[in-house]
Amino acid sequence: MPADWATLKTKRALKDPLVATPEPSTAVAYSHPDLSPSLQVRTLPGRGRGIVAQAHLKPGQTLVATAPLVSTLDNLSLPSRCSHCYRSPDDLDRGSSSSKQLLQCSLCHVVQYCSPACQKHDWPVHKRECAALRRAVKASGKKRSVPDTPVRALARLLWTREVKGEDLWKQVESLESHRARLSPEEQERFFHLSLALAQYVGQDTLKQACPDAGAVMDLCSRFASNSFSLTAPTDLSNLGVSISPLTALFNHSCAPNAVVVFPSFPSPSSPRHMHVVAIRAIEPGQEVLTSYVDLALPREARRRELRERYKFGCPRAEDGCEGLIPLPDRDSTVTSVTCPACKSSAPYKSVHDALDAAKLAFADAEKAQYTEPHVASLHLQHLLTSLLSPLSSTPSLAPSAHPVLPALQLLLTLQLHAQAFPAALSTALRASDGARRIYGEGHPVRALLRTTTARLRTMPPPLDAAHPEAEERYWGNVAAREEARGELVGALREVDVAFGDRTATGVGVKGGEMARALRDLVADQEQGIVVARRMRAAALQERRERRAVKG
Ligand SMILES: C[S@@+](CC[C@H](N)C(=O)[O-])C[C@H]1O[C@@H](n2cnc3c(N)ncnc32)[C@H](O)[C@@H]1O
Repeated sequence: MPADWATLKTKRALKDPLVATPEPSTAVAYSHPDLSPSLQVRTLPGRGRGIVAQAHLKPGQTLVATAPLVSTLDNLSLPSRCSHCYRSPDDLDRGSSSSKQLLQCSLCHVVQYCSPACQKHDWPVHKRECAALRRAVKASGKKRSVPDTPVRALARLLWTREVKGEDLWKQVESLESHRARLSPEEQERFFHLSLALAQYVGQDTLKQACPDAGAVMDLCSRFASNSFSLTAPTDLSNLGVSISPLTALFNHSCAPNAVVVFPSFPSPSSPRHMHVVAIRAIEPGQEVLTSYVDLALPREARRRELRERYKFGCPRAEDGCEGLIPLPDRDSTVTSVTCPACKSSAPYKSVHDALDAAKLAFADAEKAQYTEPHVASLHLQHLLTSLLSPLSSTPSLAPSAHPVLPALQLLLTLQLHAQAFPAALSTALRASDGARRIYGEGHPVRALLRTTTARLRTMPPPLDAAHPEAEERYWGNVAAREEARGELVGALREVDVAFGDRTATGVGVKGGEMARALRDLVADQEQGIVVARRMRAAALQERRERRAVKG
């Protein structure tokens, strides 16, 4: 059965893809306290403004550290995280001896805080949000009636304008709007969004920022093509949405040389938790590019998202979009596809059919993950068996193929939640293999999977009362301890690149929260090595003494 099919990425993905600015560009007068002199805002032919390097930038260098204008937890995270620093009770417990709890706002009963300091800092905006949430509950008659995430995010932006003033709004209005190019579906979607927004914040607040319907459409369009996913620094899980006009100046590439990350949780004293980090060397004059889309998606899906949401065509579509094995479009007359890596061919239809079936199975698993995680795991295991097994009737896919990689990632999350660590290790190894083929070294997704694999590898075997010696053997094994330490140090190297050399305050730990946890684990392993050596020396001594007694 042929291997490495279809939408897989090849090693070509790792070749340097950087586009030197193709045509002359012009510097734009732009000032922002968080824009360093090593970066310049320029207008670039065919892409509006963008950011160009003015100095040699190194992988792992933090290029921007800024506080988003607004961040909002999504509806799923709202009940379980602090609305100011986004920590969960588990994040608060880490490194503390007592168990911490979130405190609910006693007025709206929707928003939670981890401390009076976080609550106090959020109050100027939450005061308005709190009243709106209470109005929403009253109007709907339901105890919990929380508007959708985009409505709440835009509302917070409008209230932040009221609190911080017109200068902030100028930054928002400088963002690119694609109002004139919206599809009828988008127009309808944004129309409903603006109605919900007006109802939530009140006509007066909306009108002060957006005097007419066109301005409201602009706001919705700017939000759609300039907002970012807010992610957890500990595991990159999606927490909500952030808006930063500065970070929105970076243009897109499917082979990015920089990434947008949140290496640490913000705090009232260090709010600059959104960072742009170089993951490759960037030379003066080269554009700094981040990726707007999930790089693990097939080319077709990425092109669609760029076209529909960001309103531009992928200039690399013709050559297979850097590193993808080109799968012909569905209306193509091609009858078979050939893998450029292994040169084997398969009927084109069977490849597409296999992918379609897998996508449906993956969507089912995604739906079931919160309500029936066990069922979701079973769906995923079945899907992976059918797509990865060389004995199955469908073409075998590489672990980097879509939806194999996201299926592996979701299965890994479920197995970690269920504390099924040995199974999680085998899934993590396969997912790491897939991620390595897609993401360049130092990409956060790859760094996270490597970290997870290293952490799982260092876990002791499950306690087994019938074989207590297994645990002792584990702790006394110097070579295994040293190997585990090596794994952790390797992961730490990638994490240090992915999350940058600066913390939110501009000083301190490289690589953010994830690196801090890894450094603790490395220190544990080092202690473990000392103990293991002592155990080995003691065992040798005991053996010698026994031999001497016998002799
Ligand atoms: C987040 S903004 C980036 C900054 C934007 N160029 C500006 O002038 O404000 C996203 C928009 O920039 C443009 N853009 C970003 N990357 C591009 C690319 N690779 N090619 C063409 N246009 C791009 C698209 O119009 C997209 O909707």
